[in-house]
Amino acid sequence: MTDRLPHEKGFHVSWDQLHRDARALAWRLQGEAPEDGWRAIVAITRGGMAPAMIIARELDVRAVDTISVKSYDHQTQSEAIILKSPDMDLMGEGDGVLIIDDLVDTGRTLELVRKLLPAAHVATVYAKPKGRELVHTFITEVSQDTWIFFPWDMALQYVEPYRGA
Ligand SMILES: O=P(O)(O)OC[C@H]1O[C@H](OP(=O)(O)OP(=O)(O)O)[C@H](O)[C@@H]1O
Ligand SMILES: Nc1nc2[nH]cnc2c(=O)[nH]1
Ligand SMILES: [Mg+2]
Repeated sequence: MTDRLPHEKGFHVSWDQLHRDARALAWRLQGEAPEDGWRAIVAITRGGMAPAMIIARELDVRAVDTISVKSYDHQTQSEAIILKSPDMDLMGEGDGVLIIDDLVDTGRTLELVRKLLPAAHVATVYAKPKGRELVHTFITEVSQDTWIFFPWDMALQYVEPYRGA
């Protein structure tokens, strides 16, 4: 968490917005697809699963697998390890495969995933500058000091009116 704070700004994404943005990403990815279409999707758990489902539906991809990456903090250096790999017999080097995540921040997660599937096409819905170069296709960029809040981490809450009682 050390490199995740402080974040001056918050970017709050509703389910509706996420659906629109994931669909916009699917539309772009359709334009970038190989002739026979994308043959499989690898979602990076857990945040990549919701956008991956929407993209799989739009692009009619039925082969959907997951990769689980966990970041560990050793003092100041954070190291990522793969907890669960996709079916490598199916994925090969990643030709015709889409890797989907909700966002790229430092790029540490994607660096590791790209080593495993070097020929895959990497797409995220949101991107921050530090990790942007690791993504082939994304929809919206936010600044590095912005924290993105996803709908699965939020709940509706009462808010006091500006002019108090
Ligand atoms: O570019 P990075 O600095 O590596 O950060 C980006 C990753 O961090 C978040 O996942 P997290 O590891 O928090 O797990 P989650 O998807 O299960 O929430 C996010 O969903 C990305 O996968
Ligand atoms: N929800 C969320 N998770 C992250 N992981 C790395 N950066 C972010 C972020 O901005 N938002
Ligand atoms: Mg994640």
